[in-house]
Amino acid sequence: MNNWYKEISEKTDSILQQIKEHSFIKELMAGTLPKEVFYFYINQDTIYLAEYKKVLAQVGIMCDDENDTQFFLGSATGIINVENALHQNFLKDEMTTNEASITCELYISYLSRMVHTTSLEEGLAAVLPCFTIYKQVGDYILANQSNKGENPYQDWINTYGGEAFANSVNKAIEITNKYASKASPERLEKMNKAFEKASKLEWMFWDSAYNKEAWKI
Ligand SMILES: Cc1ncc(C[n+]2csc(CCO)c2C)c(N)n1
Repeated sequence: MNNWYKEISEKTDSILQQIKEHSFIKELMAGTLPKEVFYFYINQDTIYLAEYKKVLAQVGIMCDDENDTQFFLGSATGIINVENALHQNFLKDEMTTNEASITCELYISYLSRMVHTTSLEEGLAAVLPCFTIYKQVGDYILANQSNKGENPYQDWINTYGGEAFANSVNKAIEITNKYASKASPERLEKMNKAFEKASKLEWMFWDSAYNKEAWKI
């Protein structure tokens, strides 16, 4: 399998399309997303990123090529620098809870289980949608918005659209493809499942913010 990512992104394209059509993304693009919904999202995303950086570090130390290790450890550090700054910018004093929503809990627990108890290839496949979906969504919004000067969420949009982020996403794809090229058909099938599930969890993450998801009890 030489271009595993190309195949799996075609197979899961309907999830990406549903993300682009989600009201959260539509309203983010229009700049009309209610502030409290965006704050809910950023608040949960701060909780998510605190765990995700550990997940990336774990994937990094499992890679046998030191360049790959460096890439994932660098990405984990990048989260601390870039994404935290973005969050501080938007969140100010509005961080209202330290408790993960059901979906946030599910997503970070799933990723943590994948990187700690399955193979490196499955771990790579599970963490990849976080990179690729944000890239696709960032580019989609940049290409289709007509309000660049006045969208209150422009800094968020600019972080995920454009060149700098593209390089990092391409590197993550390249590394995952490299390990996939040596994987057995059974392992590839498990990678496909992991990529698909994490993609669905990306949709659910936005959906849960849009609905300000609360614990049932
Ligand atoms: C739920 C959720 N999924 C993906 C990202 C985007 N993201 C988080 S860390 C990282 C890699 C290094 O920057 C990327 C692309 C997010 N913020 N929140």
